[in-house]
Amino acid sequence: MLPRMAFHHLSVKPGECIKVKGQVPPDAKSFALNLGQDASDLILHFNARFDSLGDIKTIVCNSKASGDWGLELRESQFPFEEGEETKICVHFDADEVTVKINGDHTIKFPNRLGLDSAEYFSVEGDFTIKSVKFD
Ligand SMILES: C=CCO[C@@H]1O[C@H](CO)[C@@H](O[C@@H]2O[C@H](CO)[C@H](O)[C@H](OCc3cn(-c4n[nH]c(N)n4)nn3)[C@H]2O)[C@H](O)[C@H]1NC(C)=O
Repeated sequence: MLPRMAFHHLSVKPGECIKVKGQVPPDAKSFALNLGQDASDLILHFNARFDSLGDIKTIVCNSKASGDWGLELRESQFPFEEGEETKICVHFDADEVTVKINGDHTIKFPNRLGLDSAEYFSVEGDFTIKSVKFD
């Protein structure tokens, strides 16, 4: 599936924030954020599943190395609501990737690839992007 939006040739450094603001459609089934070197080498695939692949209101995180998925981690919290606006801030360091949602939910995921710079960021699926800021 083509991403809604994909940035290539970025140079996002540890500590810098990617701030995505958008709207979850009322009939959302699933959306995903991807951060890494390119689409096949991701330090974070963040997949919010409202009702997808047998998961209901579950965040599935994973990494991808040379096109191969790593071990999934499923989060207990699900701070998204269909039809609601949401702000997601992604930043990383050598050890982990941090996703902050609406300023009050934090999800961490290990930086398995040990990337110290990210060139690729994409948004897929049921998410209406209002703005993306790199700062
Ligand atoms: C139980 C049977 C085998 O396990 C299943 O195996 C599936 C295939 O690998 C797993 O789904 C993949 O999980 C990956 C993360 O580990 C990715 O989420 C992969 O989808 C990539 C993707 C998502 N999207 C996307 N998100 N939203 C939309 N519209 N598109 N586009 N590409 C999903 O197809 C799925 O998460 C996994 N389920 C479990 C419970 O382990």
